[in-house]
Amino acid sequence: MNASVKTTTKTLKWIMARLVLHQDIQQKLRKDIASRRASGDHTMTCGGRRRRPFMEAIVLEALRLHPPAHYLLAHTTDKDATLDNYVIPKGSIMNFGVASIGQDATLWTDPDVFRPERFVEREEGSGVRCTTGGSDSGPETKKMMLFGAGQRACPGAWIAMMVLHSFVEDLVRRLIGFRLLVGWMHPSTW
Ligand code: HEM
Repeated sequence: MNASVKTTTKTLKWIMARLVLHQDIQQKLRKDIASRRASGDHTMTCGGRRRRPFMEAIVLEALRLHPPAHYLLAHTTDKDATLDNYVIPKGSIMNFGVASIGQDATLWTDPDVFRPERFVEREEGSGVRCTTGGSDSGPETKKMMLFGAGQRACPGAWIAMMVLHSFVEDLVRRLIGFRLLVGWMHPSTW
């Protein structure tokens, strides 16, 4: 299967598994979806992601804990570089351990806990977006680089995020009683 489809479906599965395990968050999301739709907001556009901060937070938190790519593609340096006290000579092959960055206890409180609110409370997750390179890759986004950063960042990030919003919203709205799905969804059965 195409890698981009695989990473997106893998993430979808993790999000749904997390919603099964965290029924309180699932209920909160369900209410959020219902109130938005009651106010006539049915659109699923990329810009509309800003109107769904809780959904965005759930997707980001699932991606933080379960990144489909643990490393970025290998990069190389075209000149000598210094990072903290380390000198990285020109021509070095660089790998970025994005999975470890997302779970670094010096950056995130209780990194093992699934708590989407960290992305909506404007605290530690504030400023984290899915980058698509260019001007959208400020230093704060480096706290979580699941789609890479800078010019070679994933160009499909916005599509992936939109697809995830859309699928999760549809599944949560249509499937009642997620507990029944635990047997299928629970990570221990994968
Ligand atoms: C949750 C879903 C996805 C994740 C986590 C993800 C993550 C990544 C990562 C980490 C990279 C490497 C960036 C780097 O090394 O700096 C990448 C590259 C890439 N991704 Fe994605 N991706 C996802 C979905 C998609 C989708 C849906 C598409 C296409 C529609 C896509 C297309 C690409 C392409 C073409 C590249 C290579 C870019 C380049 O080398 O310049 N990805 N992705």
